[in-house]
Amino acid sequence: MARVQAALLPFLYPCLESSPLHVGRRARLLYRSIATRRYQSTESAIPDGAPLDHPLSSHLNPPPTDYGRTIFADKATITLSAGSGGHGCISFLREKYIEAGPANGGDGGSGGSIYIQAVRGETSLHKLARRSSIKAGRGKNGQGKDKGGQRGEDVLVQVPVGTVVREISRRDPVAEEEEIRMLEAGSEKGGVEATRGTWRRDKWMQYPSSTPSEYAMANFPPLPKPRRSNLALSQPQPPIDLDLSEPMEKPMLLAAGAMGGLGNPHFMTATDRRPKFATKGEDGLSITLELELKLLADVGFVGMPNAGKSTLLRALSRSKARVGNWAFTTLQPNIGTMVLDNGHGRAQVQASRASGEPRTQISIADIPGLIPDAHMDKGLGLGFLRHVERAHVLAFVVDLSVGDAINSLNILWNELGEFETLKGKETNMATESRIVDWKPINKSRPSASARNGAVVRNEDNAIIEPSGSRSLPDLPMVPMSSKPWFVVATKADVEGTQENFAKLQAYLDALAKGTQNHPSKRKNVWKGPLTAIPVSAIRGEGVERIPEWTVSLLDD
Ligand SMILES: Nc1nc2c(ncn2[C@@H]2O[C@H](COP(=O)(O)OP(=O)(O)OP(=O)(O)O)[C@@H](O)[C@H]2O)c(=O)[nH]1
Ligand SMILES: [Mg+2]
Repeated sequence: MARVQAALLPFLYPCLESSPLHVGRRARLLYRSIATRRYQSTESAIPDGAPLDHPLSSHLNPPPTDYGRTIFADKATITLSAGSGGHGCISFLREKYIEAGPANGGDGGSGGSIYIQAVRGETSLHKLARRSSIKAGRGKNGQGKDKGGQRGEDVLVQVPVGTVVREISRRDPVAEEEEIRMLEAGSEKGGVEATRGTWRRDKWMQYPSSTPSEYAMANFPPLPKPRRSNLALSQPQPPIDLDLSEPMEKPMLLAAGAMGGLGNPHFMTATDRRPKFATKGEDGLSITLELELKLLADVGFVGMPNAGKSTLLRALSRSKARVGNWAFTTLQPNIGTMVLDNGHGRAQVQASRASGEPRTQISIADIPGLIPDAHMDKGLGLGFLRHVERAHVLAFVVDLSVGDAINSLNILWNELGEFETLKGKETNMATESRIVDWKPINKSRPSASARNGAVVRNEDNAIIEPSGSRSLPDLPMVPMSSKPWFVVATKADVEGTQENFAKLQAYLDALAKGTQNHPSKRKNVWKGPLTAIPVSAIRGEGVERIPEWTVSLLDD
């Protein structure tokens, strides 16, 4: 019977043969070869009439135990701490015939900085999710003979493209110190002067052999102002809110390392050539960030549980997504990649991305199924929709073998509508809470113009060009209803699905003509050509139309 079904497929669904699809010439050429090679090779390998569980068809009809488990996390909360500065050194020149040499302690090295970079290739935040904090290296202490301490090691945090970074809290010891000083300056006259002569364990280094009485007697100079490294000017303006939707060529600075302490030569005076103190390094800035990954796939599958999404993903790519004949087989998003090659492993450069880059592959996101009332947290809820929220094209995967396909499509659109509504509410709430809560504590931060890329002259007259502080443009968020979409009608090999498919196609035609209300019940819906592509994913039949159609929609 399977043989009969397989043979009947083009006849059952004539649109497979005489294509009413308005696929661009480019797209048609592009996929012709791969479609024939990749899918028909599987097909021809399976003898006609073979049962679906034939060993050769196991890639598309695998047992539930045959799947590649990918570790996936789409959220992480992490505290990033820039390195603290090394301490200044207290040392004195020792040379033959020089009895009591002058101070020659080196400054402490500055701490390591923390950078972030969005890269292609990373697909999950699990590496960050299992760490609660990341610290950059501490600067080394200064040494004798005026040797400065080594810089601390920088840390580069690589995240997948599509990560949204939001700041939860930050602790900036330099800003805190500056604030204390300003308060003191406000409350007491000469507040800064009041710090003269005071010993602060957290700020001053004492000569190791100093006795407690020497501590008490020592005439400490005013504590030097807390210092920030020049790099700090390139830090993004707090609160950090980044949308890393493009791969970044260069890493972006998040937290600059703290400055090292001053060696004892800084405190030499005309009367005291041998000061027995140096300062400690500053503590590093630490920022707690919430990272959220919104997969940036080209196509997002939306469908009910058990519709055949994962099987379809397997048919289109080399994905080893789990397939099982029960609802919620997929519990985490799967990403598959369709390689657009010419059949000989060479890239067929016929499609291009918006950036002009040639498109050599199409990424697909397969997410857990949606059930009616998923927005009321039924099933696995709507949370996973954020992974298809940014897909350029939505593919509604509808099972022809169970119930009315039009009804299934309407349920899916309804849930998408609810997701949009919830998201709108969330955005409003987040904006409100930001407006009320955020109070910059660091009044002596560089001005906004300085941070926005202007050339800045700091106290030491060094010219700093903050190259890393590029402001990232917000990703234009297209509402789901305005995205190009199409329907993949799966399980077309099952008997009696023909009528269901015909009704679905008629419904889509009516939608395209405007004689039917759009299932999203929204205005500004996408007005492109609508189609349903009948496929039998389990047999790899009809699936070659999907990349063709997708490329034409992506090129739109
Ligand atoms: N006859 C037939 N069965 C199919 C086809 N595609 C998938 N199936 C079967 O349908 C069942 C569900 O397939 P899955 O790919 O796991 O479905 P899913 O949509 O990913 O399900 P969830 O992950 O639970 O949402 C499996 O038993 C598949 O073998 C098809 O084209 N024809
Ligand atoms: Mg699945």
